[in-house]
This record gives sequence, C-alpha cells and structure tokens, in this order.
Amino acid sequence: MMKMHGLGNGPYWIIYYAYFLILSTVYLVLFVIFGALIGLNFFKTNDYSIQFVFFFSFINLQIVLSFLAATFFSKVNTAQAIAYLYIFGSGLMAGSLIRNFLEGGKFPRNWITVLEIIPAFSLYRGLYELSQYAIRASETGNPGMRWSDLNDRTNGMRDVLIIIIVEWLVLLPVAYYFDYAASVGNSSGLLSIIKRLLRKNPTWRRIAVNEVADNDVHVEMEKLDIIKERETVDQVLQQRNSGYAVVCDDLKKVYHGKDGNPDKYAVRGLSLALPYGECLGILGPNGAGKSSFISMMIGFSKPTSGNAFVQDFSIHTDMENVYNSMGVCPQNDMLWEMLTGREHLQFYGRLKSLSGSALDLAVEESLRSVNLLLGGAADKQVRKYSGGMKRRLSVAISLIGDAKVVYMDEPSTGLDPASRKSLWTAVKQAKQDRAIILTTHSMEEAEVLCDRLCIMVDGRLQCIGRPKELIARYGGYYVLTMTTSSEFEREVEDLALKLSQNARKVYHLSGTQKYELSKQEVRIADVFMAVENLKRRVEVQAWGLADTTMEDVFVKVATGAQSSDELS
Ligand SMILES: Nc1ncnc2c1ncn2[C@@H]1O[C@H](COP(=O)(O)OP(=O)(O)OP(=O)(O)O)[C@@H](O)[C@H]1O
Repeated sequence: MMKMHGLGNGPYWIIYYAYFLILSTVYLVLFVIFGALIGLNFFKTNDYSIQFVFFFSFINLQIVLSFLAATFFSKVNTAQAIAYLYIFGSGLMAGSLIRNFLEGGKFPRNWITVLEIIPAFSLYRGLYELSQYAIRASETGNPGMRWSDLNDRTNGMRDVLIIIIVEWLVLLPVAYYFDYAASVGNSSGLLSIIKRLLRKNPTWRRIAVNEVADNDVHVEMEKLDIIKERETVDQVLQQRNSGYAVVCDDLKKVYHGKDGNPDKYAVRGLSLALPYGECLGILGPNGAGKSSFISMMIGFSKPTSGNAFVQDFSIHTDMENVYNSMGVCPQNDMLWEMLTGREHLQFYGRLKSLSGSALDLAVEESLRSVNLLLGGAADKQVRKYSGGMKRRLSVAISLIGDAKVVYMDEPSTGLDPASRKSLWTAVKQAKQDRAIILTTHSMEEAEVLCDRLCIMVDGRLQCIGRPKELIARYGGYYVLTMTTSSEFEREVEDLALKLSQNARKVYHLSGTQKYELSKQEVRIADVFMAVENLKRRVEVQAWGLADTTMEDVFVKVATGAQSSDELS
C-alpha cells in the first residue's frame, strides 16, 4: 500500500532493514544479559564488546541474506519451509563439523577458513572460539577473550569477523539490487529477474509475456465499440508520448488451476485507452474479472500476457514510476487502527512529496471533501471509525497529492446516502486533471461519476461507451409493468402485443408482468390511452411505464453475454 502511494524503493528498504535490525539487536542484547544473569561463563568471561560486534555483524549478514533469498521466492510458505531446512541442516552440519575439524587436526586450517564463507560455519566457528576461551577462563581463572587475543594465530575469531563483515558489505548492494529488480516488475522468480535485468530499452513497445492461449472457443462477433477502442489503443501505441493516462494492450490474467482444477481465465484480453480528465467505470457481475484487472494495474499481481502503460510507463518494467503517479482505494480498507484520519493523510501526503503548509492545506481539504472534519472525526483513532468513515478515509488517501491515475475498487460500499453524495462530489472535483478507473456495483454511482462505462463479463469486455450512448444502444425500449389478478393476465399480454408487435415479456410472477416495448413502435400517449381502456374492463392494481435504465442495460448485456458463453 505504501509503495503504491509512491514510497521509493530506497526508503522502503531502509525502513524494513532498520525494523529487522532493531528487533534482532534487542533480542541479542536480552540474550547476552540473560546469559550473564544466570551465570553462564560463555557470556560472563568474554569481553562484552567482542560478543556484541560478533553477534551484531552476524545478524546484519543474516538480514541481508534473508532479503536476498526472499527475492527468489514468490510464495511465503515455500520460503519458510526452505529457510527452516537451511537453518536446521546447515546449523547441524556446521555444529558437528567445525568441532571435529578443529579438534581432529587432520583437516587443513586454510580449508576451514574457506568453509567459514558459509554463514552457518562462521557463526559456529565464532561460538566455538568464545566457548574455548570461556572454558579456559573458568579452569585457570584468567579472563575470557579480549581484543588483544584476536592477534593469536590459533584464534579464528579475527578471520570470522573479517569474513562476516566483508560478506555483509558485498551482499548488501546485491540484495538491494535484486529486490529492486523484483519489485520493479513485481515478479520474484529468479528467471524473470534475470530476464528483466538483461532486457534492453523495454519502456515503449508491445511485449507478450508468457503468451497464453485462451482455450475457450468464443463464437460471438466482437462489437463495434470494442473494435474501435482496440483501434485507438493500436494508434496510441505507435506514438511515444501518447498523452493518454492509461493504455491497456490486450491484458490477460490466468490463474493456474491447482489439484487438477482447470485454469481460470479471469481477464481475457482487455484493451483500453483512458485520457486525462476521464473517469472510466467498470461494471460486471461477481467474478467478471474487475478486481483481477485492477490488481494487475496496481502491481498486486502480474499479467499473464499483454501490457499496460500508465503515463507511458509499463507495468512490467517501470512499476516504480507507475507508483509515483498513482492513487489506490482498495476494496478492503488498509488502515492503521492506532493512527488518526489526519495522521494517515499526513503520512500519505508526505509520500507524495508534500510538506509544510502545502501538506497541511492538502490534508485539511481532503478531510473536508470526505466529511471527516465534523465532530473532530479527523483526530480520532481509526479504530473508533465506522465502516463508512473508514471508506471515506480510503478514498481521501487515494486522492491526496497529485496522483494522476487513481483506482477505486467499489469506493462507496457501505456508505449511507448522504456520505455517498459528498463522496461523489469529492470524486467529481478530483477527476478534473486526472484519470480515474472505478469499479462499482451501483448503477447510480456509475452514471453520476463516470464519463464512460464498460461492462465486463467472464473476463471479456462486452461494451464500452458513455452511459447515455449505452442506454440508447441497448435500451431502445420502454418497460411496461402491470399488476392484475391472475385471471386477467391474458388481457395484459394482449394489450402489450397490441401496443408493440415485438413486445417481449421479461418478468412474470403471480399477476405482475413486465414487458419491453420497442420505442420505435410505441407512443407514450397510446400506452396511457390503452391502459385507461383496459381499466374499464379489468381491475388494474398497479401499473407503470419506465424508460430503460442503466440497470436494465447491465442485466441485458450481462445475461446476454453469459448465455452466449454457455452456448459456445
Ligand atoms: N487468486 C485467485 N486464484 C484463482 N482464481 C481467482 C483468484 N482471484 C480471482 N479468481 C477468479 O477469477 C475470476 C475473476 O475474479 P475477480 O475477483 O477478478 O472478479 P470481480 O469482477 O472483481 O468480482 P467481484 O465483483 O465479486 O469483486 C473469478 O472466477 C474468481 O474466482
């Protein structure tokens, strides 16, 4: 989340490094104090500063090694299992071999030094030397290891310290570089890191990464609006400075099936071009692939194939630059319970390079825009916030600073009508000079906020256009709803067919029927007259005539696409 809002790789790395170092140092100090308090000669007799330097340099090496190893694993469980095996195996081996080699006298001393390049061996050699000095101290009454003892040729501690510190200095930049390479493309396989490091000038060109074949045969002809959008994408991709905020080029996402399950095609070739100042709404039934699309765009997951460019930066190779200009309001609020709303905004504002009075002003405006100034809400800890307040804070975080591209995953979920309206005002103001991609299940929200809408079903784009265009294209009909007692249902059907030859029954439940009447065949005045006539013969309990809504369009497109998918 912090990286998504522009936290650079360097500060991110330093924070994590410092966190693990502080944690390990506290553990190390407590470990030595506890050992000394219970009277262990190992700790009591040897110079504390030698012990500190030895353990401290080793924990630094251990952190660097963990960071380096982490870049080669994409799954936490695999990394954990291999780390346990390594620590257990290498510890066991080093523990028994070092003592045998040193005390047996047959193994060449130089080779022991070579073995100490493996961290577990250097650790056990250091421990062995400290324990030998402690034993001698308790037998003779002399002090344990002192700094001057490092000049003793038989004492391996000096070599151990040199090896550990040199390894740490060498591996530190290597680990940072590999971690950076992995995070840039958000992929952590060794092969993909090496490929990315070798790739030349990858910024502006089409790349097909792990090209996948969509095994499903899709019979339906592609619609004109989608073809046109793809043509725009093709044209934009020819230019270097496109002037478009977001361009998606045949983006695909496949989740590979596990335990014999088939692969899941979540996004099947999405092509979109989004100019600045536009809010694009993505609609779709559950499981349509909206979140999978957003998670690729924000660097949460890697596309299986295709590419996308945010302000001309590729999501495969320039994710860090993408993050610099991005704001995200995730589906689930990612907030710190102990921080206040104001502190959240101050933190994310600083990540967006705001400071001083500019930061204070931006925070104040953000809080006002999402109604979090009232009643001191801004200065309450987030754990005391209601669900709606958390949602509003998430939206404010996504908009703070100068994020040019903002992703909002169902931003108004859980908000009461008044909060929703004020949130919409904030989003409308914010979209003036930036591009917003928004997913929602609320047709009202889509119509109010979005300049264009697209409907996704089963990973495919079904249509794209301005809300009014879509309603005109897919909704060239009125909806007549009428409720009578069951014995008069036939009369209602006759009325609908008389008004429009092509009237289509779309709903029927115990006396209530719904018909679609073609706008070309029907005049509203005729409908009113026909209903008045019917009322003279039949008891009409309720009736209504409505123009097509976005919801009707959505249901029509979604069910149409689902049934055509079932056929194919
Ligand atoms: N990590 C995953 N592994 C396997 N399949 C997944 C994974 N994430 C999503 N899917 C599948 O991919 C498809 C698209 O899911 P996605 O969450 O992108 O849809 P959505 O349109 O955002 O749905 P919703 O509106 O419910 O949030 C679904 O069939 C889902 O089951």
